[in-house]
Amino acid sequence: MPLSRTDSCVDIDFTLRRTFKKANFRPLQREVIVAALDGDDVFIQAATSFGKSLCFQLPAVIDHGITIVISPLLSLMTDQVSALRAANIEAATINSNTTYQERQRLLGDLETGHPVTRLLYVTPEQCNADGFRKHLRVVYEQRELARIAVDEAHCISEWGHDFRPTFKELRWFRESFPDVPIMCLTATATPRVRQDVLATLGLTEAKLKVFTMTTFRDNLHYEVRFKCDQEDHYSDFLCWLKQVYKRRAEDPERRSELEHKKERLDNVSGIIYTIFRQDCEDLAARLRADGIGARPYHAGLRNEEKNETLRRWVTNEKGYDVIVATTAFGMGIDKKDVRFVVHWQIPKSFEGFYQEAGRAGRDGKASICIMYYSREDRDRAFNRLSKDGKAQSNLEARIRTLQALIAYCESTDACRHKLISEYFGEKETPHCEYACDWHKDVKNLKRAKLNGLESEEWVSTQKDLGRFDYGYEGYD
Ligand SMILES: Nc1ncnc2c1ncn2[C@@H]1O[C@H](COP(=O)(O)OP(=O)(O)OP(=O)(O)O)[C@@H](O)[C@H]1O
Repeated sequence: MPLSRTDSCVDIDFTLRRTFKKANFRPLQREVIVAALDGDDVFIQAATSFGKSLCFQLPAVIDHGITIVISPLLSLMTDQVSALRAANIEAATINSNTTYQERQRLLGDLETGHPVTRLLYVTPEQCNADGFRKHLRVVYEQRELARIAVDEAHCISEWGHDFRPTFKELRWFRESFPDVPIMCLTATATPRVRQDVLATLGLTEAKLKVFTMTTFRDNLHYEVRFKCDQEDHYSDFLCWLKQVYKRRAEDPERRSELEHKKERLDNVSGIIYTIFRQDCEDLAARLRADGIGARPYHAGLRNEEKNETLRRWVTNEKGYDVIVATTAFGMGIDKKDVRFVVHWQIPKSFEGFYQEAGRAGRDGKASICIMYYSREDRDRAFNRLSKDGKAQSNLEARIRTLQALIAYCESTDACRHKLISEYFGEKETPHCEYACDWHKDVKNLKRAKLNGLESEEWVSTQKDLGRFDYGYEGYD
C-alpha cells in the first residue's frame, strides 16, 4: 500500500533551510527530491561530495513514515546519524557496534508499526535477517515504510569494483514491498554497473527516474608521477610538500590571511593512501622525522587510537596534518579542507581511485590528487588480485577496472578529467582549465614518463628473477 505523498514544494525549501540549515539546493538536488517525494524510484549518480545524502534525508523528514538507509560503511552511518541527531532528526543505526539495549529499543520501535524513527541506517546483512524483515513487514502493513535508500549502490553489481554478495539480496525489498520506492545512490557506476543494479533490484522504467551527473570536479587537479623500484619517491613528495608550505609562507597576502584566521602555515591537510599497514607506519614515522605532522591510520590500530587520530586531524591539530592510511580510511569522512590526496602506489580499482581522490577539496577550493605509478607496482597489483580470495567472484570485472586505471596512468595523450569521465561513460568532455598534468605541460609529462618508468623488458626480467616481492598480508 503506497503512502499518501506530499506535493508541496514550499515544504522542501522550508525544510532545507530550517532543518538542514542550507541556503540553497545544489543543481539537480531539488529535482531528485521532488521525484522521490512523488513516489518514483530514483537512481542517482553524482560526483563525490555532490550532496547525495540530502536527496534521501530531506524526503525522509518531510514524508510520513520511516526511511531505511542501507549502507556498507559503518563510519558513514555513524557520522550521518550523529549529524542528523544534532539537527533534531530522529535517526538511528543498527549495525555490529550497536549495543543490545539500543538494538532492542529500535526493534521495539519498529514493532509498534508506527515508528518514531525517521531514518534507520542498517547494513545489508541486517536486511537479510528474518527477525528484522518481520519487523519491517509490520511497518509496511501500517503504511509507514516510506522509502528504501541504498547507498554505495554499485556494491550490488558483480561488475562493480566493490561487489558484495549480500547486496544482491536487497532484491527482497521490491519483491516484498512492490509499492515502496527505492532510491539508489552512487558516485561510481559505469553504464554496465548501472544496468545491473537496476535489474538486480527489480527497478523498471515505468516508475524510475535516473539522474546521472558528471563525475567532473573542476577544483581537483590530477597528476600522475612516475617512479620505479630503483628510486625512492619519498624525496619527491617531501620536496613537493615543503614547497607548498614555503609558498604559503612567502606570499604576504596569504600569510597575513592565515595569521588572521590563526591558521598554521604548515596546516595543509592531506591523505596519503598506501596498500599495507606497515607502509603506513613507516611512512608516517619518516615524515614525522622530517618535521611533517603525519599519523598512520589502518585497521590494525586500536579503535581508540584511530578515533583520536581522526578527531585531531579533523580539527586541524598540530602534528595531525597528514594521515597516512590504507583504504580503511576516509569512508564517510566529510572533512572539507583536505588539500591533497596522494596515492603512494596504484590502488586496486579505477572507482577506488576516483572515490579516494574525491576526498580532496570538498569545500570547492583548489586541491591536488597525485598518483605515484610504477610498472613494478602495476604487476604487484595484478598479483594481489590473483591471490585475493574475495576478488574471485568477480575477477573479470576487477581485472578490467585495474587495467583501466593502468591505462589512465600510462596515458600521456589526453586530459585526466576526460579520461575519468570517459571511464564512467560520460559523453561530454569536461571543461578542464589546466587542472591536470596533461593540460599543464604535455611535453613535460611525456618526458617524465620516459625518464621515470622502467622499461617493460626490465620489469619482466626482475619479476622472473624474483627481485620484487609480492607481499600480500596486512592490507587495510
Ligand atoms: N544544498 C547544499 N548546500 C550546502 N551544502 C550542502 C548541500 N547539500 C549537501 N551539502 C553538503 O555537502 C557535503 C557532501 O555531502 P554528502 O556527504 O551527501 O556527499 P556525497 O554526494 O554523499 O559524497 P561522497 O560520495 O563523496 O560521500 C556535506 O557536508 C553536506 O552537508
